[in-house]
Amino acid sequence: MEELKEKKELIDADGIRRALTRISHEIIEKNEGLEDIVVIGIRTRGVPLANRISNKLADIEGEEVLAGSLDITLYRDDLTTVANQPIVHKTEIPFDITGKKVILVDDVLYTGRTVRSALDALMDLGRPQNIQLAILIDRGHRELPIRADFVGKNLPTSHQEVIDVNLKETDGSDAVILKEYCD
Ligand SMILES: O=P(O)(O)OC[C@H]1O[C@H](OP(=O)(O)OP(=O)(O)O)[C@H](O)[C@@H]1O
Ligand SMILES: O=c1cc[nH]c(=O)[nH]1
Repeated sequence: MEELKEKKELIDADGIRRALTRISHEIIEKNEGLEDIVVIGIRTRGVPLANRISNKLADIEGEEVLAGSLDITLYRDDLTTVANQPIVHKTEIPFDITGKKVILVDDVLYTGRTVRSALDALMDLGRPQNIQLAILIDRGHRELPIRADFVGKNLPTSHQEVIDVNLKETDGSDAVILKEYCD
């Protein structure tokens, strides 16, 4: 039977902090400020990352940035195979995204299917001016024509490997761990 084994820690807490700081500066630079910017995280770990980025943006520019969270469960392309009764968490976006520049945030970009679902979910909520994608780790292997606008780190991986992002808010501490399926 295949077992998922930890290989090594690739990024520590300081590395994650620095990557998010750089992404925040890049967001401000690309958008020439924060006008109309809102930040929305994909559950699960995109949400704390979106909150951290919105706080950093606010610290850097001295203005409040709205943040929300998106649950994509009902938009998954494998919904019929995941469970008879999928667990649907809450989408909490207490503002109108129409006309906004949405920074969509997630921890890992792999096939691109989660982001595809998130784009559908967002479009059902309003008509943003644009959507920009911020990802902590891009591990490659895209199955859809999706790319990130802001990337913390590109980590080329094999299909047998798994990238586990641990965050204080969800896992007790910050780290990016490489794991591998072994026989
Ligand atoms: O590009 P993809 O192939 O879609 O993979 C990336 C997604 O996979 C993980 O989520 P997961 O489905 O494990 O849910 P979780 O975040 O709630 O753990 C990760 O957090 C990304 O959202
Ligand atoms: O390696 C992977 C692939 C998808 N999602 C993750 O969180 N890690």
